[in-house]
Amino acid sequence: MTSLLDDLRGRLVVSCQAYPGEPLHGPGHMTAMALSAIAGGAAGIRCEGPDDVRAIRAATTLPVIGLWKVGHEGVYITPTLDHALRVADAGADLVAIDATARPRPDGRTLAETIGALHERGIAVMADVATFAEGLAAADAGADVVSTTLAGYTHERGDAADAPDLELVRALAAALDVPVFAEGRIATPNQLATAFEAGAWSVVVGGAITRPAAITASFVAAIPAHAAAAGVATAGPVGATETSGGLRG
Ligand SMILES: CC(=O)N[C@H](C=O)[C@@H](O)[C@H](O)[C@H](O)COP(=O)(O)O
Repeated sequence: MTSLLDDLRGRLVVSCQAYPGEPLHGPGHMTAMALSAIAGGAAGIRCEGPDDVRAIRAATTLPVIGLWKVGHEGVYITPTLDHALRVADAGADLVAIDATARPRPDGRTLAETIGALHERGIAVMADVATFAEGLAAADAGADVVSTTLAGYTHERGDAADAPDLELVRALAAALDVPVFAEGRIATPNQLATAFEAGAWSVVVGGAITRPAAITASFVAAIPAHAAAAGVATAGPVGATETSGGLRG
C-alpha cells in the first residue's frame, strides 16, 4: 500500500469512465482510453465497473483505482460492501467508495465497511464532499481521502462548477493520510493549484476522457454571428446526417 501511494505521489491519475449508451462505453474503449492517458504520463487510472477494472488491470501494471457506480442519486459510488469486494476481485489496487455522511444502502457504517475491506487486505479511497466527512473517513480508517464528491451533495452552493481547492487545502492540512484532489479539475493550472494546496495526487476525468463534453464546450463557444452565417449558407451543423450526425 505504501509503495502504491508512493507511486502516485505528485502524479496525475486519469479517470476513464463512460456511461451506458455513450459511444465509448465498454472495456475495450476504456482500456484504449487508459492506455492513451498512460502514454501521456498518467501514473494511475481510476475506472468504473468490474468489466472495465478487469480489462484495464490486464493492460497495465500501474495502480488501478476501481469503483462501481449504481445509479446517479444518493450513495451511488460503490454503495455496498458487496460492490467493493467485487471491484477488488476484478483487480483494483484501491477501491473507491462513497464516504459521505449519508446512510449506506446495506446498513453498514463507513467504519464497518472499511474494516471488512481491510480484513481482506483491500485498501480504500474515501470519496467525500465536505471537510467533516474527510475527517470522519480518516477516523474510520480510510487509506486515502479524495474530494470526489465536493459539490455533488447539495452541501456547497457556490462555485459548484469549479474544483473545491479550499477543501483540498483544509483536508491536506488536517489529515495524516494522503488527500487526493478530484472533481471538476478542468485545466493544467487548476491541477498545479491543487498540488500547491497540498494534494498528494490529482485525479482528472472529464477534461481528458469525455470527448463529447469537451466538444460541446467548443461548440458552445461558437459566436452567434458565426453560427448564423453558417446556417444561412449550409444549414444547421450536422443537418446533412441523420439524427445529430450519427448513422444507424
Ligand atoms: C461525482 C462523480 O460521480 N464522480 C465520478 C467518480 O468517479 C466521475 O464521474 C468523475 O469523472 C471523476 O470523479 C473525476 O472527476 P472529473 O470528471 O470532474 O474530473
